[in-house]
Amino acid sequence: MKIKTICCIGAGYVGGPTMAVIAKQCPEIRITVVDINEARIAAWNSSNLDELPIFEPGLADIVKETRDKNLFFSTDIDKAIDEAEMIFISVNTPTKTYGKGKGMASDLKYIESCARQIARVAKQDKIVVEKSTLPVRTAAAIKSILDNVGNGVQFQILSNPEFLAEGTAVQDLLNPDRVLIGGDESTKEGKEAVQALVDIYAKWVPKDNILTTNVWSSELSKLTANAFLAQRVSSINAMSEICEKTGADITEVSKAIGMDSRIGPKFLNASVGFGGSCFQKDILNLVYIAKSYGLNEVADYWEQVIIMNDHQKNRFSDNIVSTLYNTVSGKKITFLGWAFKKDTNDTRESAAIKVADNLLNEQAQIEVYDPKVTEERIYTDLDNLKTRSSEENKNLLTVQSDPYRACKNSHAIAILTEWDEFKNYDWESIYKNMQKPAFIFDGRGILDKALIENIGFTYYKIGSGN
Ligand SMILES: NC(=O)c1ccc[n+]([C@@H]2O[C@H](COP(=O)([O-])OP(=O)(O)OC[C@H]3O[C@@H](n4cnc5c(N)ncnc54)[C@H](O)[C@@H]3O)[C@@H](O)[C@H]2O)c1
Ligand SMILES: O=c1ccn([C@@H]2O[C@H](COP(=O)(O)OP(=O)(O)O[C@H]3O[C@H](CO)[C@@H](O)[C@H](O)[C@H]3O)[C@@H](O)[C@H]2O)c(=O)[nH]1
Repeated sequence: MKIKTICCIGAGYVGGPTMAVIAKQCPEIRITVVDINEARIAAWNSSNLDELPIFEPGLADIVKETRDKNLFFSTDIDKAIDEAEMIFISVNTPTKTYGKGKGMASDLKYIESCARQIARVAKQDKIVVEKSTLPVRTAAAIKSILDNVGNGVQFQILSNPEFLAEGTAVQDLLNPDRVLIGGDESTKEGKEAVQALVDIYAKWVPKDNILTTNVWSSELSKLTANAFLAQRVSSINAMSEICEKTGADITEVSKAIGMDSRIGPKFLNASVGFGGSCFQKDILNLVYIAKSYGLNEVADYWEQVIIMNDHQKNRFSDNIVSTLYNTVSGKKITFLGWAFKKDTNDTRESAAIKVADNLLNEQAQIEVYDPKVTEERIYTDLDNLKTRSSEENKNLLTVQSDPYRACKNSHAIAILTEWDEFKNYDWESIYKNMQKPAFIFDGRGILDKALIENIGFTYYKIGSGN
């Protein structure tokens, strides 16, 4: 079976870039990405490529090449479902904020609503692909809805989790370490569906890197991968605190352990804490799944990754307060960076949000500069915490579009995101314009300690005991 039409429900961080890359690599497939969010679809269709809803290096060029040729963005969901042979579900699966499993389980209401819509609209057999990250065994629920609500057409359900990281989405999609496809290979139709998706990826991904498994293994592998990655960050962050107490340096420790080929050098950067829309949500989901099977030791083991991450954010802000003579009330503190990592405008679960909230509780005056995050986004992130009124947040925190102005007259600079441009600032001039003593709290360990201390700064680097 050669797929000629695809519909992707959900034009977000995953749906948009993933479909753009498939459209680029498979010009013979017509792809429609749909969303209920009209503003988002309008932004994807904007003639000004700077206005795409998602910033990812290399993405605008691919959208320019494919849009309105074989890649379309639309709000007409029924039409796109009706026309497609294969439908990717790429909607959000946030942590539940209500009811049973509140604060832990994934909220599957968007997934269920997609399944019901597909069942209602579909008049021909379809392959439905789970692209969203889902609790293991969700495919069974989707199948039950499709089979019971549908018009008697046949549905094959595949799991095809996405492993792209933000900031490198296009590169990750063009050169994935592996593509994972879970399907029911016990039936002829199941086998054909798996093969149809394999054939799409095989256009640019080497066959050996396309892995097929049963559906449950595929669903669980996605949660497992994120749990292992986040655990690495929490592990190195736990060691960063020991380094600070003992005079060791986490950069040296990371290098030393990373040269062991069994450990490997990647994902060993100590930080102010991991953020992003996935790690916390997916581990909480894993913890919830483990608890629901009565596996309490397993649940506690993974929950510790989150506990450590919360601790890392809190101890960063605590250290700022105690270093600034136990009070930051009325003091200007500059935040360089708000995004959860460099090269993205995404701020979901960014450590900066928690660190800012803690410091605002101490009545600090914060000025933020981030090269890609909008002022509106920053205030929304703070307001969503509901710690204080929106008016108070606006009084206590200012967003600057110029980093030098953000640093002027400041008592301390906190580096929250590892944007490359921060390394090349004129730190001498920044120092001259700051209150003295001038402090830098480097939550990403990106500045050159000797150079910065030579200028006169008091420099704290996460994980450095010297
Ligand atoms: N962000 C990442 O880097 C990343 C990477 C891998 C996997 N994932 C997973 O992929 C999924 C999507 O994540 P995202 O970051 O793209 O989310 P997102 O919030 O950026 O996008 C989801 C989109 O789905 C739309 N939507 C929700 N319900 C809908 C419906 N019924 N019909 C049509 N549109 C609907 C929303 O309006 C939104 O635009 C999640 O499960 C996430 O865990 C995310
Ligand atoms: O050594 C490291 C590596 C990462 N981080 C932080 O960890 C967070 C997550 O970073 P990263 O994993 O690079 O970005 P995400 O876009 O969140 O990607 C993760 O989450 C996605 C959503 O599930 C998966 O698809 C990806 O494979 C997985 O890497 C960020 O705050 C990083 O700053 C560190 O602090 N130290």
